[in-house]
Order: sequence, then structure tokens, then C-alpha cells
Amino acid sequence: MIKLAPSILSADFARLLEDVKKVESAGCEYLHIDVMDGHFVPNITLGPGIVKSLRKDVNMVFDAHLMIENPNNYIKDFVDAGCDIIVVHQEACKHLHRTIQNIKSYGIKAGVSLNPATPIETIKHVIQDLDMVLIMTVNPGFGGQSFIESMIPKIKELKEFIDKNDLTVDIQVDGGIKPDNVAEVVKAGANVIVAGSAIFNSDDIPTTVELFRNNSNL
Ligand SMILES: O=C(CO)[C@@H](O)[C@H](O)COP(=O)(O)O
Ligand SMILES: [Co+2]
Repeated sequence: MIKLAPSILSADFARLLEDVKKVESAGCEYLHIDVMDGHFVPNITLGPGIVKSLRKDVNMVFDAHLMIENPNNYIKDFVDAGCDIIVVHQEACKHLHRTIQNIKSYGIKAGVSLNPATPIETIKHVIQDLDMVLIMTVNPGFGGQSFIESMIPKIKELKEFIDKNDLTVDIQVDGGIKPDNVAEVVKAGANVIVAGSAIFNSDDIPTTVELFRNNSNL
């Protein structure tokens, strides 16, 4: 069974709560919150204040994808805002082990994200502490980009590593995932599917969500 995580980057920020309620009532499990600082990635999005406001009216699992420099300095703010999972980028953490422990010290789930060019090898010594690994299937920064096909063997490699070492770690994929390629990533081993433009730009969100689920049933 996959978990669907619509990315709010493609929501209408002027109608954010209204849009989020649409994906919640369509049965999506996670709300994927893309936080960008204009340094780690060129784009700027939102901070913990907006997350805190949404938290009051939304019951989905809040999955924060921090695309920011020095994420360790902001973990507490996002925990206090109500995040359930915090994902940091391997490339943004000088002391990745410390940041993972910091996230877990608040009793929430910790994840690490890998840019397309970053090998699985770089998280080999911390993966036993993780709840989720995020394989970026586009270069981070923007919604609506094309899926990078060469990430399929990377997802498979991660899945094999997890199974071989008897770990319980979710594999999240993010970027360019649509109803017509979801089967491919699920077959490779992904079980948490981020989709921004495919869901929020759809005229019929419940039908699109159903299509994602039907197509991922292998
Ligand atoms: O983290 C990011 C982009 O950096 C993503 O979460 C995107 O927002 C996904 O959008 P689509 O590619 O599904 O439109
Ligand atoms: Co994201």
C-alpha cells in the first residue's frame, strides 16, 4: 500500500487551506510541505508560521521537506509548528548524524533526502536511525519538472540495501511523479509518493488520487 503525499508547492497559496482540504478529503495520507530558503535552492516558499496555521485545521501527517541551509537550526521551529516527519537534505548537513538525532529527540520521524547526484553510499552509516529516505527524482527547487529516469536504479539500490540489512525505512520519491509513471517507482521500491502538479493542477482531484492508487497496485 502506498502513501500519497501531495506537495503544497503546487497549491494556490492564496487559497492554501481550501486546497489542502481538497487533498485531505480525497484520502491523501501525508501533506508534503516544501520549505525553500533561496540559498540551498533558488526558490523561496514558506516557514513554520504557515505550517502552524494549517495544523489547526488539517489532520494529515505533516511531512516537511526542508530544502534549506543549516536545517539543524530550524528543527525545533518545525516541530513546534506541528510537523510529524522532518526530512533534511544530506547535502545541507555538515553533521548529518547530529541533525537526525536532533529531529528524533522530539519524538517525531526523521528522514534524509538525496539530490539526484548524491549516492546512497552517503547515508549508509546513518540509515539505521532513519524512518524514511527521500530520493529526489528531479533537482530540488521547483514543482512541475520532468522525472529523471536514471533515478529508477537508485531507488532499486536503496530498496535492496534496506531489505538486505533488515531495516524498516520508507522510500519516498519526489519530483515529476504522475499517474502514468507511478507504477515504475513503486515497482522499484518506493512506498511514499510525492505528487505536486499532478494532483493540485488536476480538475478532478479525487479521480486523480484514485488513478495514482489503481496504477500503483502492481
Ligand atoms: O521538493 C520538490 C521540488 O523541489 C517537490 O516536492 C515538488 O514540489 C514536486 O512537484 P511535482 O514535480 O510533483 O510537480
Ligand atoms: Co518536496
